[in-house]
Amino acid sequence: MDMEAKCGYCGVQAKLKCAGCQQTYYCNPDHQKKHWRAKHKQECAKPYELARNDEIGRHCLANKAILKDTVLFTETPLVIGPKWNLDEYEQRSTIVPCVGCFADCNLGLFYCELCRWPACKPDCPGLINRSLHSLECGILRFGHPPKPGDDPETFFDYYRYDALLVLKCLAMQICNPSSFDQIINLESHYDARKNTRYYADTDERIVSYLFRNFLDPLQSLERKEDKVVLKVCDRKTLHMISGILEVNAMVIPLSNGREICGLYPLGCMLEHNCMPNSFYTFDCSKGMKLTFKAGRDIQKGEHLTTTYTHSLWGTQLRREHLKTNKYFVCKCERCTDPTELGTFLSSLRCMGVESEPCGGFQLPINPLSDTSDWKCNQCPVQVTHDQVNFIMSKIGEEVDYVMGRKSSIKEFEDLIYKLENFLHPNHFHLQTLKHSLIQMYGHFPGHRLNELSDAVLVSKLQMCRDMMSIIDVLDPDSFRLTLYAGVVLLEQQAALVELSKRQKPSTVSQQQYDLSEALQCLVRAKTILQNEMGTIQGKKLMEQIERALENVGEQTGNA
Ligand SMILES: C[S@@+](CC[C@H](N)C(=O)[O-])C[C@H]1O[C@@H](n2cnc3c(N)ncnc32)[C@H](O)[C@@H]1O
Repeated sequence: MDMEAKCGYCGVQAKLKCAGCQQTYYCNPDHQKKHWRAKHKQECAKPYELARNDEIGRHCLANKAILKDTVLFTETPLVIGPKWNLDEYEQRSTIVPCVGCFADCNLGLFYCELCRWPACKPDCPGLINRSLHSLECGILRFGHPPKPGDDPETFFDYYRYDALLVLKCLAMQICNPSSFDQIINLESHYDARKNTRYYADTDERIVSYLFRNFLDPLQSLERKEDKVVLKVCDRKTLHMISGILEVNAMVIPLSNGREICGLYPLGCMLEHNCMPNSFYTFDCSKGMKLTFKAGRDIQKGEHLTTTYTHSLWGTQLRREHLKTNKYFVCKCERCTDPTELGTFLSSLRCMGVESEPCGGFQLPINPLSDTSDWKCNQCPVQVTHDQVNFIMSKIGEEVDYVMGRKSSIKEFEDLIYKLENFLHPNHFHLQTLKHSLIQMYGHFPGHRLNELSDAVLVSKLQMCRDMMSIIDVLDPDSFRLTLYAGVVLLEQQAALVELSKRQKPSTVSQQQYDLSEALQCLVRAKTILQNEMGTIQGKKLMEQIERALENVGEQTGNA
């Protein structure tokens, strides 16, 4: 997990950065010159440039045509640390990330001997790594950690992992002032955040906490000894850093299943689009190196785009998330289209006049307005946005409840049956439930594949095919919804294999369930999962796909 740069020419530790690409380091100017002549002249010719406009701020512009799968850039993070946005459950977990290496460890077992923050073992190498725990350890030593036997609440209150990354960013000014300057110059939306609930939460949970426990004692020592350790250390700066993390931090999935966050100076310059043209992966074995690639062919002059939100949320939910957490309104092609590119992912069934459904669907009149009323695509009925919001929040609660419990297949079937009266069959809430249901059919006790009725198997297959049709519209180049699609394709194949087994020999001549479709599903899943091989979920899914391929191969005689 060494994040220190190596000379692009000779491989030793290096600090001098190429001013062109900002990616390659050198140990001395002579090696930079030699590398330029030998190789870097070609590499350094970036296919994009940094631009700025009033609407988006800084962004990346393609300065030549870029082919699908081209590596746009790779970069190491300025800083990494535990997730800054923990939910209430995560804030009170006794399994916490080691401050040295982020491995899971138990609160109260081993500690960093200097600051007494939890570690996986007392001699974890990350504890003395300058880019990892050493960054903040000296400041954390000012705290007074709880002792064994203290009320468990005092542990949760003292070890606030969501404040750690903010502190790490602040501490960068001690060991790496130029990286600190880069961080502090990222967009924080400080003014827009100021009157939000997030600002109030941050003020209590992070800013006051850090001052109370660590920064006030540090500053009083600074005054006593007439010495300055942290030149910049005030509440506004901590709020700015919190805003910078909210707007720019990227979530890095580790191979142990845990998620951490990192700031990537170039990676965070890509603007948002709900139908982006680029995607990224992390290499956790190489200092959390980020690689951005073109997800499709990109024309000269196009902006390089990524997505800051969930692709399978409906337009209102995506736009709400972007407005609340990223402080802008999205006006992309998908957001502008009331049908969401013909998927009807957010559409409601029209209840018609006097509860006589007309068979049409309600769509927002102006999807770019938060207060737009909705109208039917078949009859004159309109509903207000308040009515839509009310229905959607009730449905959202029911879906969250059932998804949280994942208790029984019947519960899912009943809710889907009920919601199909109100929502378009493609509605994202139904897709969420169906994505879980296809994984329950065939896997839950009493519902193994060979135990499912023909009708249930046919319904599983249909759900998978429908889901793939939606995915093909929302991710036509298969680079974003890859894990999601991989699961659907695996389940589609499982249903096909079981149905084809049950097919009577007399019907073979007019085969309905053809193993070649099962094989196509697996081959496609294997291809689209290539970019997920850095994640534990991707690897596990690939193993299942390989096993299924062997099985289908044996049955078709292609083993
Ligand atoms: C991760 S930063 C991107 C870099 C930023 N533009 C800058 O100048 O530092 C995200 C911010 O960029 C802006 N942004 C990104 N995508 C946008 C879009 N599609 N429309 C408008 N603003 C966008 C918003 O201000 C958002 O909060």
